[in-house]
Amino acid sequence: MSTDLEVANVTVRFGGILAVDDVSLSARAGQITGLIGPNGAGKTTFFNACTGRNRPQSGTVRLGGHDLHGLRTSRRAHHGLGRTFQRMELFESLTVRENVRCGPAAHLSGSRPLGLIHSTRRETRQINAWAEQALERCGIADLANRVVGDLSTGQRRLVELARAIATPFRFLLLDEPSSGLDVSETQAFGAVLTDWAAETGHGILLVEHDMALVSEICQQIYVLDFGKVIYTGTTREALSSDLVKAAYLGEASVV
Ligand SMILES: Nc1ncnc2c1ncn2[C@@H]1O[C@H](COP(=O)(O)OP(=O)(O)OP(=O)(O)O)[C@@H](O)[C@H]1O
Repeated sequence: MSTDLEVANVTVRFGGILAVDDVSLSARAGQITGLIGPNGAGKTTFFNACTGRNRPQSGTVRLGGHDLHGLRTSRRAHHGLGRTFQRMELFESLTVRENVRCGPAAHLSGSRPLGLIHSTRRETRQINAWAEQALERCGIADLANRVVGDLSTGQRRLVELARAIATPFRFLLLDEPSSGLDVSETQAFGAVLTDWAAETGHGILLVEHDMALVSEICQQIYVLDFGKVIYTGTTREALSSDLVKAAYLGEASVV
């Protein structure tokens, strides 16, 4: 079964603030779907509603046909829903390889008591294989033994991505993953995402302010404004829409 992410009629309120207002979204397996919108539009809140970090007042979230309603974040992760955060959450004093291993280690052995302290031999072999594959895919195998605290922002972004794709997720929510990268780093980063989605058949929902990256790698775009979806369409259509320009892009053309 394909692992599309299907979200229907999700609403999240914080007291009097309507942060996400009846949002429905369908993100296909094997594709990269963009979720864009101005600051405060509700993008991160929407991600949190998908992963179970906050509790929507209404709505449903399904991954590959499974209803994730009411499940804790860790259970949603076990169903295959992974995410990264706007602010990188890396272990500064660990090496790149150790950071990357944390993703699959938590996924495989973390649910057992003491599992994170002691993995079985079989688990260790699997964790190592996934970590090495992800390091290669992200082009950072040569940095594997470096301490993360010594790396540049661009390298750290790749470590964060490698940890996410080393974990056997079937769908990734990426929150501004290219923030802090220069143009060539962003291009390389985009190529890793495109290849991962195409080769694994897994999906990505991408929150991103870098419109050059969005227009390069996303097939479909949802535009949020004041918590509401104001536009859905192909990337090309969205970027030429007057409504979207007015809400988000200003008058300047971005492509
Ligand atoms: N925990 C919270 N408590 C109260 N209000 C919140 C909370 N989290 C978010 N909000 C509010 O909800 C709205 C949406 O915020 P959110 O962070 O989801 O937007 P965003 O589109 O991700 O913005 P950005 O692009 O700046 O990250 C904003 O008005 C924000 O102030």
